This record gives sequence, structure tokens and C-alpha cells, in this order.
Amino acid sequence: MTNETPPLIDIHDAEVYRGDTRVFEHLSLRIEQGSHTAILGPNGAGKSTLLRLLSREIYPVARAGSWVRILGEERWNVFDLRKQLGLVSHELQMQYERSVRGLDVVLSGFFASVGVGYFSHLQPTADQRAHAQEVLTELGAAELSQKPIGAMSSGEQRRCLLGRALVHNPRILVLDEPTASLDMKAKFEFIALIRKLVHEQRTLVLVTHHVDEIPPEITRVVLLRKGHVVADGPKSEVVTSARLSDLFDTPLHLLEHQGFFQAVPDGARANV
Ligand SMILES: Nc1ncnc2c1ncn2[C@@H]1O[C@H](COP(=O)(O)OP(=O)(O)OP(=O)(O)O)[C@@H](O)[C@H]1O
Repeated sequence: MTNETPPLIDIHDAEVYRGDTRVFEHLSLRIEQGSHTAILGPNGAGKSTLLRLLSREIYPVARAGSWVRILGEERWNVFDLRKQLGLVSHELQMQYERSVRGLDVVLSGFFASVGVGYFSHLQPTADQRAHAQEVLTELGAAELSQKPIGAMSSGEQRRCLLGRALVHNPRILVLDEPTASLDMKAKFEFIALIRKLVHEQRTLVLVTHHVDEIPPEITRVVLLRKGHVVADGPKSEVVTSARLSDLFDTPLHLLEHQGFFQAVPDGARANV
């Protein structure tokens, strides 16, 4: 990676509204390509809003000296941008009709859509079909190819979503609370898959309020609260009991095991 590679996100002094709510007043944040970053914050901190800035679903207020650049560009054709990004989120998962089959979920990643085949421009080629099947196989989910998403467990659905995010081989993988609603086994398996992808040198952005879904490979953590970046730096410095107690406004104690963290109420006896 050369110095000329533009950052994935370069936000400078941005003011951003959702409806009448000013979520960010002076947001500045830079995430380099090739880095692995977690954005951690409580409900309402502005995490989803930040992701929508990244995917160009919302825009900042235009004002002098303020910008939001994605991969070096302020203006994007949304479909061109989506080709660069792979997104996994619960919200996206909920948009699929129950009858859509696993392979079609994966194939829809080629079109940044939530289905394929309905219109002539959403017709996958034989090569795309073969590649989508390969991706499912790599994710250990080959058997989900013909299964309707409505008949899958949450973990299975999430695997298909991950396939959708990866099928077009994007440079950037964005995970929005990727293990929400997964049971322990599905969660651990999903985190293991993410860890494999990190090793493939992709840019990874993980947005979460669960400290335990941050894999060891993520080295930078940004703490977001009420629209402000309250800490940003190496995980070892940012993810501490004191900082997270402050961030989540509750006394908590962090346990660390093999590079993973778990938060427990402060004072509780930890049986690990
Ligand atoms: N469509 C909307 N209209 C008005 N205000 C909104 C809208 N969406 C979000 N907000 C407000 O913007 C702020 C930031 O919300 P956002 O969804 O970005 O937070 P978040 O960190 O993703 O929260 P969560 O963890 O609960 O998903 C909150 O105060 C929220 O109430």
C-alpha cells in the first residue's frame, strides 16, 4: 500500500442530521485502507449514521472546510461505491423476502440488491452463479444454496449475508453488529470466519456495541458517544474498564482472554 492510497473514510468537521436530530456537529474521523477498525458505542451514539455516511445513504450539511470523502472522492455514484463495499447487517438481512434462496442472497451481492432475477438487469451469469456457490462452500454453507432464507436459522442467514458481502470481492468489509441475535456457537463460528477474512488483508470496519465481538485482529478502536469520538487509538489503550464504564455509563469490568474481551458488571465475581 503506497502513501497515495486514499483513506477509506476521511471525514473532516462534518455536521450530520437524521430528520430533525443533529447526530454529529463536528465529526472528524479517518480510516485508512488496509486497516482493521472497530467503532464501539452505546445505543444512539451515531454508529448507524456513520455507516450511512460511508454508504452514501445520507450526506453532511454543506459548509466550508467540511468534507466527507470515501476512497478519496466526495461524489459517488452509489452503485459504483457499493461495488467497493461488502456489508453485513441485521437491517439488510431483514429486507430479504422469506422465499429468497441462499444462493440468490449471495448472488444479490453482485447487484447491490436484495434479490436477483426480478428484472433483466438482475440476471446473474453462469460464472456468477458458479462463483456464488464457491463462496457459500468456502463459508461452510454449501447446503444453504437452495434453502429459502425464511427457513434458515439466524446464523445460517448471517453466513449467506457474509457470502453476499464477499461475492464481488470488495476491498472493504463493513460489519454492523454482525453477531447480533446469534447463539454462542453461531457467534463463535461467525467470528472465526471474520478472523479468516482479516488475514486476507481486507479493510475491515466493525460497528458494534458488543465488545466481545471484536476479534483480536482488530487493532484500532474508536469510541463513539452522543455523536462524539471520545477515544480513538490502539485497542490496548482504548478498550479499558474505566473507558468503557464511562462510555456505557455503567460500572463494568473487562476480562481478557486470548485477545478477546468480555464485559461484566463491576464487582461481580467472574467465573472464568
Ligand atoms: N430517522 C431518524 N430520524 C431522526 N432521528 C434519528 C433517526 N435515526 C436515528 N436518529 C437519532 O440519531 C441518533 C444516532 O442514531 P444512530 O442510529 O446513528 O445510533 P446508533 O449508535 O447506531 O444506535 P444503535 O446502537 O441503537 O443502533 C440517535 O439520537 C437517534 O435517535
